Amino acid sequence: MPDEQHEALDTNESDVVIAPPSPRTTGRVFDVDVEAARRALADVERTPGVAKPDPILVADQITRTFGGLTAVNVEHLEVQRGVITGLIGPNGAGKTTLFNLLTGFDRPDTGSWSFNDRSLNRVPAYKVARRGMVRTFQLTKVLSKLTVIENMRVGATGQRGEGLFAAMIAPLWRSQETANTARADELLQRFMLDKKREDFAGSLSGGQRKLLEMARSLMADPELVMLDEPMAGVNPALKQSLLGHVKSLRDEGRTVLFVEHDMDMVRDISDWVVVMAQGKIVAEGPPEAVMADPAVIDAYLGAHHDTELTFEAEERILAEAEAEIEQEAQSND
Ligand SMILES: Nc1ncnc2c1ncn2[C@@H]1O[C@H](COP(=O)(O)OP(=O)(O)OP(=O)(O)O)[C@@H](O)[C@H]1O
Repeated sequence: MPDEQHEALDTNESDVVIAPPSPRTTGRVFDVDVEAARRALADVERTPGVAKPDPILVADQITRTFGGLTAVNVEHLEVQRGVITGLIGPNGAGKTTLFNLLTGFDRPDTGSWSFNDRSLNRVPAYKVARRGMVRTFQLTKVLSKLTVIENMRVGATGQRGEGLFAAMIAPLWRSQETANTARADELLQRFMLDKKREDFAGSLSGGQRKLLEMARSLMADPELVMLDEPMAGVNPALKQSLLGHVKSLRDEGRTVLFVEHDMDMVRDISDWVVVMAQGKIVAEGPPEAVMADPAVIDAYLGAHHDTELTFEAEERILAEAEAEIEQEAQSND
């Protein structure tokens, strides 16, 4: 999505994390044979909209127009359970809009879609998340004036403490709160943010905010995690760590769908890649095959937003990376 204005239309920050927590943060969470799920993709035809052996998400005839512009026009899309799927395409291809539609942050003009065989039509974002489908945002939605731990707890609605009856029974409410905090602390440790627990989120670097947003999305214990440009604005020092975290989501049996322009990341971690251009799915397949596909190369020609860095920009990024490494080193002392 090109600017803040569009992002502002998308959501309310408090909508981002909403499901009740579970004590699990590591180990296999969902009963998926990850290797079998990946192997099964080898027999899948490489055509746009192709059926998958075990789809967790299925979408049909999804369209969304803004004035005269058709931002999304997806005939059919299936996302395989238990694997990492990359969604790529040039700027303005409709990737973020499709994310918004599928997760209930925007409404399509036409179409239907289901998650775990249950329809999500007209289901609001917070309920989509409760069902186990959670997304992060291209421009991170961490709340700068709250501390890291407060960000983790934020928006935990639908919990026992909310009801009037439960509110009168404080111990019940407190046990929920204690479970939330315990889970948040485990996640902060896993994402190496535990030393930042009491810091304001506004003081974190871009990469640390991405980590916080990913950690926070796991408070909902989602089965499908949708990441919108997880590498955007992340300096090289944190990229490897982020990649490792995304892979660990798959190792737990979670399904991952991510939008990304960083082709190294796409090649490195995707089991399957879907390509969008001008609102449509134009190609699908394993990463190497897709990236060698002339239709994909055409879709990107002249439209890809990775431009050559100027000398000044490169110097600035390097300085930021060094400062961040320094900061990490000091906090580890
Ligand atoms: N709320 C909106 N109002 C008007 N036009 C919009 C809105 N949201 C998206 N668009 C337009 O829809 C098209 C698709 O945008 P979208 O952000 O989904 O693309 P994208 O593939 O995510 O791009 P990028 O890679 O740059 O993030 C673009 O032309 C964009 O300007």
